[in-house]
Amino acid sequence: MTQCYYAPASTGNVSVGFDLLGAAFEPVNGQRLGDVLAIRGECANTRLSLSGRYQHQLPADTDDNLILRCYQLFQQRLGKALPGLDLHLYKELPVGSGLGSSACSIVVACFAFNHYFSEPLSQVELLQLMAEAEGGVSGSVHYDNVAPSYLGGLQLMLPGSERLCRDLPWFEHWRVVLSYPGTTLSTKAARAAIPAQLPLKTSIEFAAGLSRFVSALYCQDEAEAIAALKDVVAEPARALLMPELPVLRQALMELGVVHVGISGAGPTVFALCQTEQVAAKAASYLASHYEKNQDAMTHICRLASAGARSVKDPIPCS
Ligand SMILES: Nc1ncnc2c1ncn2[C@@H]1O[C@H](COP(=O)(O)OP(=O)(O)O)[C@@H](O)[C@H]1O
Ligand SMILES: N[C@@H](CCOP(=O)(O)O)C(=O)O
Repeated sequence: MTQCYYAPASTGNVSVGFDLLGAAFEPVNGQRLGDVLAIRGECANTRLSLSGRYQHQLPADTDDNLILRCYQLFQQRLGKALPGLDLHLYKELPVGSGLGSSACSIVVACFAFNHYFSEPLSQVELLQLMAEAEGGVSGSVHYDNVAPSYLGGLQLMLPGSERLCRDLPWFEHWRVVLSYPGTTLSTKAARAAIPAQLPLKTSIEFAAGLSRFVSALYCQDEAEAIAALKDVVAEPARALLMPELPVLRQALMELGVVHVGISGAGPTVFALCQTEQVAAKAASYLASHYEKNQDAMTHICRLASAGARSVKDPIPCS
């Protein structure tokens, strides 16, 4: 019997937490925004078929698909060969978009294999495997997409801790408009733009911004949390890759948006709104001023409290 699994889109960094903060999001209209993997049964040799809105952005050769890479890694981690699987990926997240597309496929695959084979890996072991697979794509291990896509919510990474990450509070009424223009930006290339070293002043500003944001979330001090949202690491370094951002920001703030940032490595932008009304205006503005082609999409989202999971319906809405 076919078993289907889903993992949601994610926004890495959330402006103040380069590589350390990430959030899973879902459209408020009930659509899915993420990949679905179906395990259709067992067969002699593992095979993968593809469909979905962004299937055309994937490597032509399915041997290069991360889903199959994850199955190899999963078997290596268990130290034994597993049966061949008949797999189908519904690719609903655009690649190189800043929405954690590679992480989403990695998460849904690792979660599915672990569930299908009766959970041989613990949550922490599975998260480590996901981060290792993501590091193979982006050039360095970072958890800020895989952790929220796997676990849901807003996740703070805890390097050096056995926990790996922790769920943070959020503001229930916050809406985030995610707008993808339809063009791609390679995460690896965008990471190469970040300086290897930061001046002490910037390091202190970064630590201060992240601490201020996290403490404001715990205190539920909304004004303080919004005031803390300033990207001093990725956005200055990636300004040339996102030349439209200043103009978009000015127009969106005039509409009542309280913060505009880069989702992951871009080019998706995220606009933080305190009301549905402002979110609707921001979405309409971005759809007409930032979308560039038929691959583009704009969604009004809320935090997705659930991460990767089994689903009954294999056909995602997008
Ligand atoms: N299932 C998959 N989902 C997304 N990317 C994949 C998948 N399989 C292989 N890839 C490759 O992984 C790379 C992902 O690029 P990247 O810039 O990291 O995307 P993103 O930032 O959206 O995660 C691309 O070269 C893409 O072709
Ligand atoms: N912290 C990473 C996040 C990359 O996210 P993606 O969705 O663009 O892959 C970074 O900023 O490089």
